[in-house]
This record gives sequence, C-alpha cells and structure tokens, in this order.
Amino acid sequence: MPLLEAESLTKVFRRPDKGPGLKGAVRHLVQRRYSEHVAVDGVDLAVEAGEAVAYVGPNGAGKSTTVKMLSGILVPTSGSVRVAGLVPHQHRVENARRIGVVFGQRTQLWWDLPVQDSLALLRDMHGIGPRRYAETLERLDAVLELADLLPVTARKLSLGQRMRADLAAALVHEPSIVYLDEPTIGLDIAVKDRVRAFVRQIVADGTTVMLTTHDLGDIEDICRRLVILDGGRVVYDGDLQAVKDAYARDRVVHLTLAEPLASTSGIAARIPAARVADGASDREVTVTFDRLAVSAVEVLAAASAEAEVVDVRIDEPAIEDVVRKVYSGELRPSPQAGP
Ligand SMILES: Nc1ncnc2c1ncn2[C@@H]1O[C@H](COP(=O)(O)OP(=O)(O)OP(=O)(O)O)[C@@H](O)[C@H]1O
Repeated sequence: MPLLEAESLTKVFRRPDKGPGLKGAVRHLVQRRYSEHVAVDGVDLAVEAGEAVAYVGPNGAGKSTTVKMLSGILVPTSGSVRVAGLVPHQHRVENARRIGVVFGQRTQLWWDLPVQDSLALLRDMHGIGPRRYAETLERLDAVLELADLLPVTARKLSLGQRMRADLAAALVHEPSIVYLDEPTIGLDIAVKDRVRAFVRQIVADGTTVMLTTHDLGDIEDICRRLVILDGGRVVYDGDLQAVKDAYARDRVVHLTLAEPLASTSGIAARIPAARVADGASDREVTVTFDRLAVSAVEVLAAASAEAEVVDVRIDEPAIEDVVRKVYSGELRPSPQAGP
C-alpha cells in the first residue's frame, strides 16, 4: 500500500467578488457575492515509502494547497487522501507525528528563542525520550553542523543557518514523510549543495520526500520522480529521466580550437544532423545535437578532422527546459501515456 495516497483530491475555495476600490468594498459589505475557484482539481497521487517526488508547477498551480491537504491543515472539498493509512485532517495530531514540514520562506523555530530551546520544545511536543532525542540530535548534527547554531536565537541566524536549524526542527521527531517547500530559496551555492546532500541522505535512509520547488537544480539533485501540476491538475507523473529523454534531448558541445577556423562548414558537413555555430570567441565552436541521434564522440571526431581541438565542454540537457515549456504552455505532456 502506498504511504501517501490521494484520489480525485479536489479543493475549491470560495472567494469574495468585490468590485474595484472603496465603492466595491462597501458594496460587498451590503451585498456579498462569492465565486468559486478550483485550486486542486481531481489529483490522483500514490507515493511509496522511501520515494523522493518533485511536485512542481507554475505559481498558483495548487502545490501548496495539495501539501496543506496532505498535512491536514486544509479539508478537501471532495476526493480522498490518506497518509500512512490515516485521513490527515481527521487525525491531525497523529499525522503531525509522522510528517515533517519545511517552508523555505517561513520558519517554524521560535523567533526569540535559542535554537536549542526550539528543538527542546518540539521534543516535548512530540514526546521524544531523552536518549532518542540525544541520538537524533547527534545524527542531525553530523550532517547539518548544528553545534554552533544551538545557542543562537533564530532571529540572529543567517538564512543558510536558519535553513539548517529548520531542517533539524522538521526532522527531530524522525518523521517518515517530509514535505519540503522551496528548501534552498535564497541560499548560496555551497549551502544549497549541503542542504541537497542532506535531503539525499534522508531519502537514502528511507524517508519519503515530497519536494515543492521552483529550483530545478533541487529536483535534479534529489528526485527521480516528477509530478507536474498545472491549473490544479496533474499534467505529468513519471520518471524524471523519461521526461528528459522525451523532451530535453538537445546536448551542446563547446569546442575550443588551437587556431581560429575560417569556416565551420567543414565540421557541419561531417555531422549533418547537428547544428554547428561560431562560439563566444573566434577559437570556439558550439555544436548542438539530439543526443539520441548523434554522440559526443562523433562530434569530437568531426571537429578533430577539421581542426586541432584543445578543450571540450558538454552541456547536458536540463529538466529546466522541459518544465519551462510546460509552464509557458508550449508543452502539454499527457498524464496517462507519459511523455
Ligand atoms: N485560502 C485561499 N482562499 C482562496 N484562494 C486560495 C487560497 N489559497 C490558495 N488559493 C488559490 O488557489 C490557487 C492555488 O494556490 P496554491 O498556493 O496552492 O498554488 P502554488 O502552486 O503553491 O503556487 P506558488 O508556486 O505561487 O506557491 C491560487 O489561485 C490561489 O490564489
């Protein structure tokens, strides 16, 4: 049985219909009108224990609303949801024991307390015994390097330090499922790498992770499965690599030559399936090709036959291209058939 299961999960919000300006607000007081907005529209989702799933979509797609229903904060309008066999909004306390939530843009630490006091409060709220708490903290410290942060009040932490402390706060009760919402937002590359490595580690240890992010690097680093939501509906649910194979196949090879080349037409003639163009300088050439039709070795051989190649750099196709196309409406993958 999947650890997390949603069937036809739907959330409809009622929004006040106000006219513009003060006049509209006053009129609304007298004659209230509402319209309905379907934020999540019949979502089916099954996530197995130990999976890392990226749950992505443009602004307003319904990601946070789904996560709120999964964590029991919101009651679905229709459809069903179960997390570890429980209906989250009917068993909020038990559900909270099994889940951890990290919002990159908000903190669950008590702002004016030292981190160690926030963690101790969470320990007491979850009823964690002293021995288990000490062991968990030691494990978290080994990867998140918490020791220096523990005596500092949350308000004095840098963003990166705060994120490490927040991850510890979300995981101190060893939840089996963790919802991460923009966990690396605003972090510098080094801290981002550390947070991603940490999340990979908890997944390897068996924690189920559901990641909501606009940072596609997070997705590539952490998840093998991608669920794309658009307008409240799942438009793709499948393997990340399969999406790349189907939609992000263009690879770019950047070649640096020993001498400037008068024309790239000789290279182009040897690999007709590729697009050959001048690079950033007169000694550079870029070759763009479908990686399933042409290999990088063929590109290198073609270039070497025409000129002396002194350096090579390859840009792999990025999931970013696919997701960007979905967001812009250029691509509509089918949820049933996959890409
Ligand atoms: N409490 C609410 N009342 C009315 N409408 C809401 C409420 N919460 C969310 N919505 C609307 O539901 C839709 C989905 O919102 P949601 O926050 O789930 O999107 P999201 O995919 O998480 O977006 P983002 O990437 O911007 O965080 C949006 O149109 C939003 O305006």
